[in-house]
Amino acid sequence: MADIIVKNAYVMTMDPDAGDLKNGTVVIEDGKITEIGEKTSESADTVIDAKHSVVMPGLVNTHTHAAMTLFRGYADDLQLADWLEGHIWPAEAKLTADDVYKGSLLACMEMIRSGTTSFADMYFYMDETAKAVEASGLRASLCHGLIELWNEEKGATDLKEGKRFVRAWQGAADGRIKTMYGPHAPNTCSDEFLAKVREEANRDGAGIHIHLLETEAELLAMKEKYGKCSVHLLEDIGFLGPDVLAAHCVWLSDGDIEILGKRGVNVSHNVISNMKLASGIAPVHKMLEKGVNVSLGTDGCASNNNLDLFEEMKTAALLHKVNTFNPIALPAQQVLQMGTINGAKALGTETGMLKVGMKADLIVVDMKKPHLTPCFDVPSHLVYSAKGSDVRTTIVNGKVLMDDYKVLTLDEQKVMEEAQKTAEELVARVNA
Ligand SMILES: O=c1[nH]cnc2c1ncn2[C@@H]1O[C@H](CO)[C@@H](O)[C@H]1O
Ligand SMILES: [Zn+2]
Repeated sequence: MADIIVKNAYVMTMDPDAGDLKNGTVVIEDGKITEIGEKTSESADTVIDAKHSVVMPGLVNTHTHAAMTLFRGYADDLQLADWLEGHIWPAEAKLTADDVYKGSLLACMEMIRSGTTSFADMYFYMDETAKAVEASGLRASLCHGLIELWNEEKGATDLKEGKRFVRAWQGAADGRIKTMYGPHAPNTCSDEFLAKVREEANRDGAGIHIHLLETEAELLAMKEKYGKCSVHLLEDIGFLGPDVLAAHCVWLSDGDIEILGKRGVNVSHNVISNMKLASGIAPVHKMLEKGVNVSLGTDGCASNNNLDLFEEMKTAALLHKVNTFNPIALPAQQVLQMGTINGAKALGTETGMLKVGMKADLIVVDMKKPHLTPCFDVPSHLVYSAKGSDVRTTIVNGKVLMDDYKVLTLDEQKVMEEAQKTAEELVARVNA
């Protein structure tokens, strides 16, 4: 007997060999997809009737700072340097482990509700984020942020904590948690420190998550300090590879794109954060042309201000159309690939597609809504009309986390109340 059957659904597999099924069934057993077809002869404990709904792979958020939900709307409409150094970092200095737990739980709740089934996170007190991931049922690739700032002692302390975290949580929560190293950025960490991080990551077989060329200020600072940009510096110290996840990648030259493509680096495109902080427009179409694996991220809630990847998909599609004066740029199907397959590849998880043998991370999107009526083309609706709040069921690793709009793994009212209280107390400490 199977564990879960999702029936009567429009099945959008994202599998290029299989295509979509207009009225299909997905069978799940032991955390994996065991059957996809028109009908099944199996029976299961849980049968989900997905009439008027689409079942698709869960979305993958490849760059966020989950606990920054606590700073949602806290410091808006500012320059990045002022935002980070004048507001966010002083506030983060007052963060406690418990704050990070409460903020991470809120983020997990929001992600389950909006159809995100896995995410990559870089922050502090990461044991707490890992505990929230464990409790929520989501999948995540987590790292402790290493901000050396040319201070040898801070670098050593951060790296030690990063290593402890990598080793403590690798493969935890039934394999749902992976760990990475998280050097913050090439303009906040020295070249020697970055080389050291690369060595440690090799030793532990862990990947690396980094911010890369988010702003023009980073590009100029790197040119002045090293006489070359961040990508060339990382290339010269042997840092780049298919286990690197680089967030933003806005200020890339054509040569940089060649290097990222050649090294198999995974890019997280954070279109809304880049627009809100006016960082610039990442050359996404050029990266895709050169075969770079471009996925989608929200960044933290202080620069977005939510974790809804449906918004991210729509905004990415629209921005790159107007930026290239080409309405054919980034069509719906390609944006969906970025949000699913490419994200799964970036995190190295066996997800991102509905295919027999893959891990069962999938969502059911309710299409019986005024803003989704009529429906001629499902991928187009998912990108241009649907919202995270249209997701009615979320399944990760073969476990139902939300069933017909009810989150089963966390107490929603309690999570919101505690996050609200925690955020208010934190801001009071910052202003004291
Ligand atoms: O867009 C961004 N650019 C640079 N840093 C960021 C951004 N968003 C969050 N952080 C910062 O990265 C650190 C994570 O360890 C945190 O200090 C967080 O505030
Ligand atoms: Zn970030």
